[in-house]
Amino acid sequence: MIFHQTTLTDALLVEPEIRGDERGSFARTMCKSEFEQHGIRGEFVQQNTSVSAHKGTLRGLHFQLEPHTEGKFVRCIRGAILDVIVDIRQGSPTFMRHEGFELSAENHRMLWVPPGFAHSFQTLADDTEVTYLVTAAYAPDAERGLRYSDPLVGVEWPLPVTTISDKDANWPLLDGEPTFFRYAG
Ligand SMILES: Cc1cn([C@H]2C[C@H](O)[C@@H](COP(=O)(O)OP(=O)(O)O[C@H]3O[C@@H](C)C(=O)[C@@H](O)[C@H]3O)O2)c(=O)[nH]c1=O
Repeated sequence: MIFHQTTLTDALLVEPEIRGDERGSFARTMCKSEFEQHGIRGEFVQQNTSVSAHKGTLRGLHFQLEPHTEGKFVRCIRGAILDVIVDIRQGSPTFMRHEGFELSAENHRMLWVPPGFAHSFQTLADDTEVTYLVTAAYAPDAERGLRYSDPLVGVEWPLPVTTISDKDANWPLLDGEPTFFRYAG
């Protein structure tokens, strides 16, 4: 696997090394020892998969409070997404900065979203399937979000939003710097 730094501290874009033969191909899509070498820590305890019917669907921006904070390892296995993450760890060198990554079934890219980031994606094609490993179990009481259109976050989404849950359309707007997480260094 090939690990690329991003503009955000601790977040990594990962490319699989695809080995082709007469049958098709083979690639690792998760490897504990390679992850550890690149600073990806935490045990994956759940795998989630979502299918979005319509291009322009937006999910996020999500995170869970301590002690349920999750790292996420995200892959798009059908269609395409713009995955957008925001570093909301107070004290981080990249606090409140965000970056978007196109992940698709075609480009095979994967994204490590560290704990303490808000995570979201918008689908760029109909019938898009996204699967991701997470390092903490689902804890609905600890679930929080940022509004996708929050001017203090400032994400420019590539498409008009066609479909969004009521929950995501109504996350409270920030009234200052978020204080959910502290960067540990
Ligand atoms: C996240 C989650 C949801 N659910 C349930 C709750 C609800 O009935 C249904 C759909 O949940 P949501 O609307 O929260 O699904 P969704 O908006 O797809 O939530 C996901 O969004 C992306 C961006 C993330 O980063 C994920 O961590 C997760 O928050 O599934 C679980 O049972 N387990 C889970 O781990």
